[in-house]
Amino acid sequence: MVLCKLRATSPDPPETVKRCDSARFCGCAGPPGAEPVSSPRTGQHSTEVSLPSMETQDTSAKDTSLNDLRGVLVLGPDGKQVAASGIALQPEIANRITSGWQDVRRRQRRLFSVEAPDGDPVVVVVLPSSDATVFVAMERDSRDALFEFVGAVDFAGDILAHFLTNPFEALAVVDRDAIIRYMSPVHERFFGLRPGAGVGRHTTEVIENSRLDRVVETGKSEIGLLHEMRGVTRVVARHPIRNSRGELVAAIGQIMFKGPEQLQALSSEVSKLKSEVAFYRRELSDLRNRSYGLDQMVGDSLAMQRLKQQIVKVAPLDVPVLLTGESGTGKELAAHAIHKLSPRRDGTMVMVNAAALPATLVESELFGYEAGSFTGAERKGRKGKIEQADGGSLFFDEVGDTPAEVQVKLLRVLQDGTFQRVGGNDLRRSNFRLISASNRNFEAMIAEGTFRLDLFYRIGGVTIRLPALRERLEDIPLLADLALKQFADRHGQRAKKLSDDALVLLQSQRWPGNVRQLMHTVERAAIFGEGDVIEPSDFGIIDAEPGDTLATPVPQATDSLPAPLISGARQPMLVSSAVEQVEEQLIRQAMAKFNGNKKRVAAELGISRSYLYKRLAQMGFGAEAET
Ligand SMILES: Nc1ncnc2c1ncn2[C@@H]1O[C@H](COP(=O)(O)OP(=O)(O)OP(=O)(O)O)[C@@H](O)[C@H]1O
Repeated sequence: MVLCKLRATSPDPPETVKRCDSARFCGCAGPPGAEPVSSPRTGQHSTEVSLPSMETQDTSAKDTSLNDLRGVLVLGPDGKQVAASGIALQPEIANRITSGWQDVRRRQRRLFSVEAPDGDPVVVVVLPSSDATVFVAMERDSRDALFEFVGAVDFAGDILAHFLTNPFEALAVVDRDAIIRYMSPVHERFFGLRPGAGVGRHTTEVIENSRLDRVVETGKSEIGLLHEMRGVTRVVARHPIRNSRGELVAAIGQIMFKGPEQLQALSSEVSKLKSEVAFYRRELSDLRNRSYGLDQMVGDSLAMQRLKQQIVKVAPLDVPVLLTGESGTGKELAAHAIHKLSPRRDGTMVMVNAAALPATLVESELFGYEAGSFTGAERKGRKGKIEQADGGSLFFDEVGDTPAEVQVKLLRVLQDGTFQRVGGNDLRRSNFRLISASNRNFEAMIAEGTFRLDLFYRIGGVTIRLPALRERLEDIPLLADLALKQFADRHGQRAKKLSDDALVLLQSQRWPGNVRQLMHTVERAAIFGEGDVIEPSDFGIIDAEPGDTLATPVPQATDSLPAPLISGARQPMLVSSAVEQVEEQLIRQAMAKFNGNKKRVAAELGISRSYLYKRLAQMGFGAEAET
């Protein structure tokens, strides 16, 4: 870019607009022999202006085309046009610039746009001085952000001025030769320079440790680098600037942050926010787990503690789990906990109950079916549970009730993950984790040939047995409280309490239906009991016929425990002593069975060892060494 100097001394009437014919004329309309002028920013020589170079209209074809797009208009102090070049020679454009200026000068604007006769915007830069006002006009030749910006934003000049003078983002501009063309005032002050004193000098002479010369050479941005200047460190960004033809024409350097400390503060703020996000993520995941995680499994007896430990260990491993245990012991609850504590927790847990389905439907329910494979089938076919569980877990309840022909297919999908829909030939895949449950005796079924041994091995990668409620009677208070609370929540009532006698009564039962039966029994008492505290009589024991007890014991082949003495009792006041007797009887039997090994006795009876010691002392057993 060549700087051209012009002086407008004798304003002529508009009709005698002069053309510049200087050999190196910039395209301005000043008369030949114009005197040098200074920058309007410094304002030191009021009559001087610096203009972008433009050639006269009668030079090369290239220059002519430039003059079709640019021009200069000079107005005298009286507002009359005294000189023009390029597009400003067109009276219509010159008039529009003149009247546009009347409007924007009130608002002290230096930049505005007018419309050319062809409809394109013409951006006008105003260079005022005391005895002339010079307008540099540029018509856009293509879609250009600057033209769009100036055309659309009538305070564009203010925004550009802000960028150029913003004290927080000191700016330096160099040209292709790394010569400084602009420095923002704050930058000049920082280097102790008079306004404009750095302009025209090589960047490395003016700006300590400058790398703008490198950027203009390499064309590569440098962002967020530290820059030492005059004993302080700043974080800076340097960018190469290209023209519309992609040629490197300049580079700008800008302060991003006052110093690394500011960046450091920002980065610690980001780290703080990141750790907060991580915290809330964990909380969310805990909340999700809680909705079906271990917290739902009430009980802190030894047996429950052991069960929870097993679940926590097994859950993260992608192995099939078989949950065994009597009905109502919480197998489904345990399956949910395993899923929620596994890496598949964000996938779904699909449930299927082989015993609840007619044998004819088990296969299609599990594997799905293709369109029109049987009467009543959905037209488009349907995904089976195995397909639905892809990416998640499949809870296969009552797996022991799986029909023989389905067992073969189940075995295959467990072996290689492939299966076919009913009525289809395509081999499909599903990646699921199997959690199955059953209260059946697999040993017997395998011996009878009703359950495949190979399938048993596949489903039972890990087998977890859920303890019967009678093995953990000390959990009954917590479970009963839970039942009362759930009942109260469901019905919007205040939760009732159980009296001590009522608790003792509950703990004396055998609960063949386990937790489910206990929960129902407690709920029933909450419904029929009159007061806020549930008493033994609220369970209906007194009026019950013999055999119609609170929790009828179920004879079991492996279970040699005697039926509780209070079964069918008609004397509620004797309950507590009856419980004591039963307890002593059980403890004696277990002590005999395990040769006095208290650890095993406590485990067998589902009571803590400290409680066992206490009871043994009351029963007159000597303080024997712990076995
Ligand atoms: N440890 C426990 N804490 C709280 N509620 C429990 C617990 N164990 C079981 N329950 C409750 O008892 C009822 C039966 O539990 P679940 O259905 O999980 O048992 P299950 O062993 O799968 O029974 P089934 O073999 O009959 O299907 C449910 O209402 C369940 O919420």
